[in-house]
Amino acid sequence: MKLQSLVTKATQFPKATVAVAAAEDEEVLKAVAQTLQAGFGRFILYGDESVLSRLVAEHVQDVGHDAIRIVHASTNEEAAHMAVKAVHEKEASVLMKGNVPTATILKAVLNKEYGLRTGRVLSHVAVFDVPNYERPILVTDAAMNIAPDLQQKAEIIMNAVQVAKAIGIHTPKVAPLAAVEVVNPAMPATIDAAALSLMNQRGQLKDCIVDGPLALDNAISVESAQHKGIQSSVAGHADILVVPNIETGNVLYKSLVYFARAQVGGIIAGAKAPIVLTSRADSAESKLYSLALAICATDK
Ligand SMILES: CCCC(=O)SCCNC(=O)CCNC(=O)[C@H](O)C(C)(C)COP(=O)(O)OP(=O)(O)OC[C@H]1O[C@@H](n2cnc3c(N)ncnc32)[C@H](O)[C@@H]1OP(=O)(O)O
Repeated sequence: MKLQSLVTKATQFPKATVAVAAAEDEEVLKAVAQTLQAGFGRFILYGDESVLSRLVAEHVQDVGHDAIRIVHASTNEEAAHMAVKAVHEKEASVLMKGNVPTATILKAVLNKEYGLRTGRVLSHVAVFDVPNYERPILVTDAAMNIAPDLQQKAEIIMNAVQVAKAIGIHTPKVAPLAAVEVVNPAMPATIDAAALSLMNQRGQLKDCIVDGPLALDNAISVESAQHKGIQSSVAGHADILVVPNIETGNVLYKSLVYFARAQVGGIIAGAKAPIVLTSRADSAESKLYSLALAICATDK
């Protein structure tokens, strides 16, 4: 499913209320305007009231009276906490990161009193439309878990499988990435990848096919996999790329956006409610796609 088609799909759900933490940002407000136009959301914007009023007047036209509410917050931290609390108290059903550092909003999300924890691992899932590549590619985790251990990687895979299923990929092929496609005890990512594959074979990771370690080229290119003689149902056909750590994921994410001009939508999965989480520098389109993904990903 292409990201643009998620926008159409999102309009088939009841309208969601989105709490945006630190919404004072042009790209965020453009995405708000596009979402209102598409007709699948209404917004509570947290941040500096006077700045927000001006930006809303500039970027959002013909708004219905219940479409946008502005709530003043003096700092990024306050905006993050208020937006998370609004979701916790069910005033909103989706949380969105605005112009605030990722760690600030995630710390609020993990707050024990009013955060959005579920007891599961929370993780970031990004869906990419890469020009000249025939299908969407999911990358996890480029934004939340810094150096996941084996159990965390297993839960990261389960979150990504849920998202894949929600966008129509029913038994996703999962490639735990490493630098090589053989197990090398000096490279811990290869050992985790092999263990995740065995966990899948033994039924510990369901509804997907996991096989690794794979390097990026042989995960996504049939020619590369054939050239190296790799016998694997995932090689060349991966739907989900599981990166070994946040640095690899973040570099892959930004390489796809900046070098390959890919479109992206990204959310945190595994929380009480979906959380739209893109890079602050990402375009309004990618924020719109992330909002649509958040709405569609709640369709279990
Ligand atoms: C992709 C585009 C966007 C970007 O470019 S994002 C840029 C890069 N990303 C970041 O900077 C964020 C990276 N992550 C972090 O900074 C931190 O891991 C994060 C999420 C802020 C949490 O840090 P801290 O607050 O220091 O948390 P901590 O490790 O001390 O743990 C505190 C409690 O929270 C829990 N926790 C942490 N991560 C979790 C997770 N993924 N899922 C579920 N629970 C989680 C942790 O178990 C701990 O719980 P408890 O207090 O022991 O009950």
